[in-house]
Amino acid sequence: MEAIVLYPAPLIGHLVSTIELCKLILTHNPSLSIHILITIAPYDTSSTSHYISTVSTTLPSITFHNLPTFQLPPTLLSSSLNHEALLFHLLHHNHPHIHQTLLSISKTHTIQALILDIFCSQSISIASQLNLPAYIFCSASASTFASFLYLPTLHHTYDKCFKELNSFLDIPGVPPMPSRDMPKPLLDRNDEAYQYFLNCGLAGPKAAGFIINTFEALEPSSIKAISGGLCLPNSPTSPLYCLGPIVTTTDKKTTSDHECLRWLDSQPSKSVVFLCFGSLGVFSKEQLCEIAIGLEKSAVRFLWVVRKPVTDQKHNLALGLQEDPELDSLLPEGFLNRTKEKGFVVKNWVPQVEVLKHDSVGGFVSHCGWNSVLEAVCAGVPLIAWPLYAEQRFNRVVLVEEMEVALWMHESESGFVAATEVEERVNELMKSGRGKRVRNRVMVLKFEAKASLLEDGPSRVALHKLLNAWKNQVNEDKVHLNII
Ligand SMILES: O=c1ccn([C@@H]2O[C@H](COP(=O)(O)OP(=O)(O)O[C@H]3O[C@H](CO)[C@@H](O)[C@H](O)[C@H]3O)[C@@H](O)[C@H]2O)c(=O)[nH]1
Repeated sequence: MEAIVLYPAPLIGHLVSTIELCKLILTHNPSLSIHILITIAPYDTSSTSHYISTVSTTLPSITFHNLPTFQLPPTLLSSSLNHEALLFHLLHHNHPHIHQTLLSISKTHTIQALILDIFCSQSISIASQLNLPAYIFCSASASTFASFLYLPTLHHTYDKCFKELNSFLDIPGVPPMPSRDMPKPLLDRNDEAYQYFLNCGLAGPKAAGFIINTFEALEPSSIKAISGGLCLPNSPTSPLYCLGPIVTTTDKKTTSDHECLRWLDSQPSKSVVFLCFGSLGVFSKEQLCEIAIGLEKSAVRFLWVVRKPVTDQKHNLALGLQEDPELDSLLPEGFLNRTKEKGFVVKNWVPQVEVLKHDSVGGFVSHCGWNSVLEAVCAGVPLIAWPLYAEQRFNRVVLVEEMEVALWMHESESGFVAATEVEERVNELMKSGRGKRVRNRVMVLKFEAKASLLEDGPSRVALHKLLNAWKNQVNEDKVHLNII
């Protein structure tokens, strides 16, 4: 039996995109056996494990292989390593287990391809040892992927950390990028995560192909730059398959009759601004109060997802999300009562895709995670870009300057956003001519997104090319594992 093996990073955003990619593949080739290698991260399992168990019961053609758990030594956990560096340590530890698992799957299946998450692309060496074609899957934007492939070139061009450079970087297919807005782990070349990312970037030329969750009309410049080889100036480039927008269809934690949807039913068309900050976004109490004041002053209707603040940034993924926030003590006194006619505050989590598709939602204040961006574009909802972590500042530049689907939320040097800024930006999006232009642009892209997914649309054509490439590989080259 023919199989595809996928190796996602242990982050809910990446896992969800991987599963959606699997569903897409299975819809077009149901006879394929899909295997997913799961890293059990010691810092967060509940959100991912719940999601995985839901998927296992609904999609029996997907087999999950749990890689052995690696307990990070206490010295690493208590050190100043950031989350990305910790993640790379875990992934590094997985190497021998991936090798073993691939060998074991190959006893009963012909593996057509190994699909590596961008964070996991260092494992491409295992694929080479086993003579397996490996593809790199980017669940982020094509612009991010362009910068990832181009990182080794940037590294040689500049001799300073991006956070100290204070200039614009010239990355093929990407608008001039302020060096401080590069993805967070890349800002400091002394950071352990930087070196890991550099190694991941060096894996690019060894890939059999690149798979990105985007579509041509959304990111024409970066797609052209990648497929034209501009991001890998010294090596031949591999085929690029833009299969998006791949947007989640299974909600991770909530049901579709969530109370916020019933509240939205009673609001006027396009009147509500929705505030939600991905799977990991959290704010301090001070920042939550500032948002509350700004929303109240704007007098715009709102649906706001609030999480409990955490003090330890490194562990926010694990700890913050599980506990409900105490809204009365967190938000300004009387806020909930004063705004009860116009606003709805939800603790922790909402079914975001359904919220965005609701007719009453007219704007989205987002952290600019790529899944959220695609979901907003597919629903035709314009954004206010308020990046928090990962590559989200980079996304903001692209969203505002290239795609023109978002307004820029301005923050202080320390990242604090004042109530007046919240008030002005929300009003600008929901009521001004500039807001209208952004709304019109996102509506154009909504239709382009739909068109990409038609049977003869560019994303479906790319998918068929990819499935054929896998089939032909097996038929013509008779791919065999090198058992060593
Ligand atoms: O209350 C919530 C909050 C989030 N979501 C969903 O959770 C996902 C969040 O994904 P995303 O917007 O991409 O944010 P992150 O979870 O933060 O994703 C990580 O992965 C992305 C893809 O690589 C990157 O773009 C981000 O910067 C990175 O933080 C989306 O599908 C949302 O619909 C909900 O359904 N309800």
